[in-house]
Amino acid sequence: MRIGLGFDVHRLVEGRRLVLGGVEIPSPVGLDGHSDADVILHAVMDAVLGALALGDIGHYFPNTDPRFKDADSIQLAEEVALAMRGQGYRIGNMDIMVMAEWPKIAPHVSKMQARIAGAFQCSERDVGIKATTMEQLGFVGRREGITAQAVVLLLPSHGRD
Ligand SMILES: Nc1ccn([C@@H]2O[C@H](COP(=O)(O)O)[C@@H](O)[C@H]2O)c(=O)n1
Ligand SMILES: C[C@@]1(CO)OP(=O)(O)OP(=O)(O)OC[C@H]1O
Repeated sequence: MRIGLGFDVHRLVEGRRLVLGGVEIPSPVGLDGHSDADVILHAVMDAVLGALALGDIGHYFPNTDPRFKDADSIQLAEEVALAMRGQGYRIGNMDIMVMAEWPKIAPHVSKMQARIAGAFQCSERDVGIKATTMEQLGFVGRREGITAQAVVLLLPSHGRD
């Protein structure tokens, strides 16, 4: 088995869609980035790539490449999942922590689990998603951005461990 860690942060700005965990949340502000800036999926992808020592998402999907302008991170995650399977691994489970003063993540968790599980071809029960505010402290507390962390355990596709 192998373990990986991922982290991402994006700035909240006006005039962008808010996409988190593959779910679009109606909002007057969204996350800024070259892609759709989905911090949750970016953290998960980095965790999976990290577990396999394959580098990071910037290596696979450079933010200078026009192909990834406003990219749907679910599609990028499907590519990472393909690389993971190519290395002979599958998701054991993952645990995600979102730091956001707003919006409330809890009402969207089941839909996010379904989207992430679909991209990585695993069970929704193997996708843990939790959220906390930052108690109005720092840039997250001032609603200037959202961050996410992910830990992923990978298991060999064949065999017990
Ligand atoms: N963006 C968020 C933040 C928090 N939650 C849920 O609220 C609970 C309490 O949050 P505190 O920051 O006050 O500890 C937290 O445990 C989450 O269940 C959320 O859904 N979305
Ligand atoms: C996926 C990419 C593609 O440009 O998305 P960005 O929105 O630039 O997000 P970031 O987390 O800063 O870097 C990852 C990039 O590879």
